[in-house]
Amino acid sequence: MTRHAPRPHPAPLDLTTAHPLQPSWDLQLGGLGADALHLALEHGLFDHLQQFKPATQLAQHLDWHADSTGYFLELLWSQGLLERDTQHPAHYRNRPLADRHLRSDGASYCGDALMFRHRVLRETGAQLDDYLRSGLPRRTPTSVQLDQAWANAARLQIAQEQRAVTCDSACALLASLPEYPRLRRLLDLGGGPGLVAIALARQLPALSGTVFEYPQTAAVAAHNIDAAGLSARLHAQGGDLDSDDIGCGYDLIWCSSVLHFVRDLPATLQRLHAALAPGGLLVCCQAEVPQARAAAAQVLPYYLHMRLQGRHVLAEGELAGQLRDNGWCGVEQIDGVRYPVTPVTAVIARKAQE
Ligand SMILES: C[S@@+](CC[C@H](N)C(=O)[O-])C[C@H]1O[C@@H](n2cnc3c(N)ncnc32)[C@H](O)[C@@H]1O
Repeated sequence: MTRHAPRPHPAPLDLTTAHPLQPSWDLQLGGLGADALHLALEHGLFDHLQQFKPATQLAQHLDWHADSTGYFLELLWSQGLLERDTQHPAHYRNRPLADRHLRSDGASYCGDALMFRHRVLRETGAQLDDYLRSGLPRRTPTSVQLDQAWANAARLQIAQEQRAVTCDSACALLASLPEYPRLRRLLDLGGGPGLVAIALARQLPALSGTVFEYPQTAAVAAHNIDAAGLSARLHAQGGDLDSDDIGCGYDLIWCSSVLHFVRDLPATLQRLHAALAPGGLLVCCQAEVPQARAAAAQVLPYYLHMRLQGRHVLAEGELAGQLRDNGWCGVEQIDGVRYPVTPVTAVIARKAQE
């Protein structure tokens, strides 16, 4: 008869502490949540949930399977998009954020922008293997192709994001600067649909200025300026920022998520300096790659696509450093500014008074 030695007790385990693999599982679960949101938007689900409804009623509207609809609604509730009424069977309706941003006639609908971002992120994931094997894409689009794509974006997703997010952040940021009440001439460089220039002109009655964009995109901005009744103070100028004249004598150059795309960053910064009036202000809002891991995790997935395409995405503090080294004064930096998809860094720099 063999005798077994008594087994040692297992090391004590805190059963409620997450397993080290939990961050990997969370990444995978996030992907399914994104698919669910995309599908809900594609089918206009939030348009049907202004009032509490049971899954059976929604399933009838959308011609879906009733039980599956129940599980789907419960998932969206768990993700913070829907409210649940605990009667049996459960009834669901939009939470205020869904009513405002996800219902197609909501005040700040962002559904197309969210679906666009979803597609780009998924495509980037699908192409990652190719990028790793072959590096940068071999074909670069012509400026006409770029203009066409940006004009489409300006009509839809950029307009939705400017209305829902960017205009408020831009106005609040600029209003916090001492120069704000004295601003008279604005250049909204690469302003897309021009809604930031329009919002600023509404806040500052003495402000006039230019939205500079690729020609077809400038036409979208011109249409919006006209519709806002601001054609006497704002105009849209078509051109290529890399090669065409951007004007001069500006008190403020607002430059949001544009420097990623310029051919020669130092040369562009010099041209911006020359375009400002003495004492004029450059305000650049764009993502930089943070040093801290948690902040980087918010920025890097979104900008991976751009970096893989060879665009500039600067390191934290890099733009402010370049401006300080090249004759700009009063350079300030504000990190974590609220912006579409990921927070950005605002860099504020001044041209010296003569
Ligand atoms: C990411 S969008 C940003 C739009 C807007 N500033 C905002 O933050 O909502 C970049 C914009 O820069 C414009 N852009 C990029 N390169 C340009 C160039 N070389 N000339 C003119 N516009 C350009 C694009 O047309 C596009 O509208």
